[in-house]
Amino acid sequence: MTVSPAVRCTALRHSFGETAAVDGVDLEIPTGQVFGLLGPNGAGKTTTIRMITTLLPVSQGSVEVFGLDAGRKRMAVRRLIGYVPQQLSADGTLTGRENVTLFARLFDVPRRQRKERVDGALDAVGLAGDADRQASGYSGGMIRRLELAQALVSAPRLLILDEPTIGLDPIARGNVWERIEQIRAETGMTVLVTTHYMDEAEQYCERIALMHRGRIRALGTPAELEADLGPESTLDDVFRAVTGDQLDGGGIRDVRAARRTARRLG
Ligand SMILES: Nc1ncnc2c1ncn2[C@@H]1O[C@H](COP(=O)(O)OP(=O)(O)OP(=O)(O)O)[C@@H](O)[C@H]1O
Repeated sequence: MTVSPAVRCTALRHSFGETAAVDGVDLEIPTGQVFGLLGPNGAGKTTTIRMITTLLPVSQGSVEVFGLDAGRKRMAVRRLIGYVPQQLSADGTLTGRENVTLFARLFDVPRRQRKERVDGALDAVGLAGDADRQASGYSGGMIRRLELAQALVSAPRLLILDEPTIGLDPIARGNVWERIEQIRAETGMTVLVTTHYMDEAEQYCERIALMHRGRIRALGTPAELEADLGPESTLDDVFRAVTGDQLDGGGIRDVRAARRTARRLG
């Protein structure tokens, strides 16, 4: 019997009016991998992810999650997925524990298991000691880890993170990734992550896909992609070659993300 991959996209397309946001994506993510989806702003990463999470209907092509058709079995697929969107989803007026408990209830974690699962998720992201503080007093990195705990409380088999480290300082970024790696090692969870940071992709993703204008332009391990371009090439060089030098370093988005955090929690 063949084992289904965590994600399989076949000839996937989605247009917004005239804009072909996703323009024929074929992608397979084996179970248990940390997979990075990279690309400049507007490449189609979020639209792809929203179809995988079933938040956007699959109109053309297909998406399978652990062998389940995301177009037809939306609820079953949702039960397998934990999703941390770009937009912040933690409520600053609640404590960390209350935020995670809310998600446990939303995801129908059985009442008898709730406390244990909430404690486990908070512990996994290193927030057990701060769990009873109001989230408005958390740093940006702690908020991101809280959102990770919210996504983990339903014990998903596939964790999808849309730019989990944007707007964070290097130490907080490292902390988030350490937690992701640890959780993956302990649970065997598959992790699909988008990021603008090449250094993070290189260090933490086993395989990456570079997306540009709705299509996947390069796919492989960071080392394979670098070797394909030539000796001494970096992932930055690969990105530039693929996108025609559209690397923006995330500067403007960093500011936007930081402002969003401030607005929501302040
Ligand atoms: N709801 C929408 N309505 C209209 N156009 C949209 C919508 N969402 C995305 N688009 C367009 O689709 C294209 C792909 O956007 P998408 O958000 O998927 O890219 P992305 O790679 O996630 O970019 P970013 O890194 O900025 O999040 C862009 O041209 C964008 O303007």
